[in-house]
Amino acid sequence: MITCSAPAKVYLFGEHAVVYNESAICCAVNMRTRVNIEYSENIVIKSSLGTTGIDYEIHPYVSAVVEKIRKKSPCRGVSISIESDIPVGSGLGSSAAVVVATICAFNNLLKLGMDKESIASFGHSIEKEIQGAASATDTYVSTMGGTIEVPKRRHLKNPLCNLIIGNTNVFSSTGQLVAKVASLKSIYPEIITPILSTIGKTSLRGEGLLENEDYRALGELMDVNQGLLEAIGVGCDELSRLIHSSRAAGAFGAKITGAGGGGCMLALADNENIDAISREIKNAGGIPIITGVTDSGVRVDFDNE
Ligand SMILES: Nc1ncnc2c1ncn2[C@@H]1O[C@H](COP(=O)(O)OP(=O)(O)OP(=O)(O)O)[C@@H](O)[C@H]1O
Ligand SMILES: C[C@@](O)(CCO)CC(=O)[O-]
Ligand SMILES: [Mg+2]
Repeated sequence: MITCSAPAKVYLFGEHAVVYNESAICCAVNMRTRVNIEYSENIVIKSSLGTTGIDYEIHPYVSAVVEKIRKKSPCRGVSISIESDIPVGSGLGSSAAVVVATICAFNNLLKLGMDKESIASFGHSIEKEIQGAASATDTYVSTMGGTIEVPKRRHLKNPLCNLIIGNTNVFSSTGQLVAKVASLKSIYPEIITPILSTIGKTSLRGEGLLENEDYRALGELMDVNQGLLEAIGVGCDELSRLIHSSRAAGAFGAKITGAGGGGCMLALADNENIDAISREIKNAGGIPIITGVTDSGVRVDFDNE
C-alpha cells in the first residue's frame, strides 16, 4: 500500500480574480487529505462521501484522475481510500488536496516519474475539467506548500501572525460560484472586469506588506478585498456574520477564503485576540479553526509496494 497526503489552503487575497489571471496570494495550511492506494481486482473509491467505482456524481475529481491516468498508463484495478481533515466543499481546497494526493499516490504505485511541477499541472487540468474554469492556484499550493503568489508562482514569506478560519458549515460548490462570476462578468463586463482587476491589486500591494510583516495593513486590505468579493456576488449572510464578529473581536482583517457562497472565512490576528475571535465566531454560528501555514506540500507518507 502507498499513502500520500496533501494540504488545504487559504487565500489572503485574490480568489475568483485569479481565474482571470489577476494576482492572488495563497497559503498551504495544516490540514491534510490522505489517499491510500493499492492494487485490486476492480476500481474502488472509498471516502466519507461513499464507496463507488468510477462515479462522476459522488467522486468526480478522483474518478477523473483515475480515468486520465489509466488512459496514459493502463493498469489493473486499484483500491483508493481517502481520509481527510479538510471539510468538503468549504473553500479550503478539499478538491485540490484530494486530486493532488491521488495523483501522487498513482505516481508512486505505477512509478510514473512525475516531478512536483508535473503533479501540479496534471492536478490543474483535472480541476479545469470538473470545475469548468479553474486557476492553477489550489493545486499548485497544495502540491508545493508554503505561501505562493499566482500566476507568477513565486514563493513568499509565510505570515507569522495567527490564521483563524471560521467555517459556516454551509456547503458550496466552487464550480457553481465560478460560473456565477463568469455570468455576471459577461452581462456587465465594464463593471465586473475592473473589480476583478482591483482585487488583483490588493494582492500585489499585499505582497510588500507580507514581506514587511505589516499585518495591520494586510488586514485592512483583506477587508477591502472582502468588499469586492461581496460586489461580485460570492458573499452570504452566514459568512458576513462570522467576518463582522471577527473584526469586532480585534482581527487585523477578515474575508471569505476560497469560492464563498458558504464555506469558510479567514481572519488574521495576533496572539491576544485569538480567544476572543474564536469565541465570537462560535457565537455567530460558526466553527473556529486555528491554523498555521505548512511548508509541506504533497508527500509520500508510506510506501511498501
Ligand atoms: N475527502 C474527499 N473525498 C472525496 N472527494 C472529495 C474529498 N474532498 C473533496 N472532494 C471532492 O471535491 C468536491 C468539493 O470541491 P469544491 O472545489 O467544490 O470545494 P473545495 O475544494 O472544498 O473549496 P474551494 O475550491 O473553494 O477551495 C466534493 O464535492 C468532492 O467531489
Ligand atoms: C474561486 C477560486 O478562485 C478559488 C477556489 O478555491 C477558483 C479557482 O481559482 O479555481
Ligand atoms: Mg475546490
